[in-house]
Amino acid sequence: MADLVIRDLHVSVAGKEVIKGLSLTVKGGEVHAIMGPNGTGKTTLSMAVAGHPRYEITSGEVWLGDQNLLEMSVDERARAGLFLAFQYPAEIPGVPVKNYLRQIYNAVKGTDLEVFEFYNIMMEKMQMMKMDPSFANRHLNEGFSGGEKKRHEILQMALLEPKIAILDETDSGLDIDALKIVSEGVNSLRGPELGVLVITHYHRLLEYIKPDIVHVMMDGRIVRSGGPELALELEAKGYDWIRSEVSAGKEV
Ligand SMILES: Nc1ncnc2c1ncn2[C@@H]1O[C@H](COP(=O)(O)OP(=O)(O)OP(=O)(O)O)[C@@H](O)[C@H]1O
Repeated sequence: MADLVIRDLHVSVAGKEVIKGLSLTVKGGEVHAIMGPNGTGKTTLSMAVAGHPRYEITSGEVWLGDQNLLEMSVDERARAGLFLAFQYPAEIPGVPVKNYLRQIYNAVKGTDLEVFEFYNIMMEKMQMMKMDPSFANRHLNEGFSGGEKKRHEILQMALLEPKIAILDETDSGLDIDALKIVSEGVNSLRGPELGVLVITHYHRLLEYIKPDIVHVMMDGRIVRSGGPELALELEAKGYDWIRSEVSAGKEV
């Protein structure tokens, strides 16, 4: 178990400050949700924590347990137990899913499993995600439907067994059945060893993946935190009331 601790983080993208002093702690075993208007910096936060070079961290700290993530490469962060499920997973034509999964598994776990050794591990997780075995032979994200892409992201999470998983809009593009399958996949991985940070626009996902804490992000900061009822309130009332309270100096 390892907590993700973000302290007073500032991040710039293309010369513009997007994250403006964000602090957040996700403890092992907890599920946190971040909701917030478009363009408020949610993806920037997840990319910066994962170590994408386009996102420049100008100040602040990010720790995974006792490991200082900001001093680590992207690969080292993954080996330390950080996992990011992308909002828009990239297509890599020519790379079969089974090869890709075996490579990332070996890289993150520090193993050197051969094809036949990895096959059963992969198939067990694919069954959990209700994926057809032929999926393993397809090329990475090439021609995948939105739902298949997201299912594949959670399949990676199941294989890599991270300590902290950040799921960036994993619900976008999913039909109701796929949403349930993806959520069941995440729920089956929940436990004291895993902390999850779910980024979403909709309360619907949080009916399936029940969060312990919901945060509202606005203009690059967390401006409000509460229980699952906060997500319902946002769904019913939108963001303007929080915006008004924040500009009146009421941050909770
Ligand atoms: N590569 C980039 N170049 C320029 N601006 C960028 C880049 N990436 C992000 N931004 C800007 O940073 C801000 C935050 O974007 P980000 O994608 O983090 O928001 P978000 O909260 O995830 O939005 P959404 O809810 O629409 O997914 C936006 O104004 C966006 O235009």
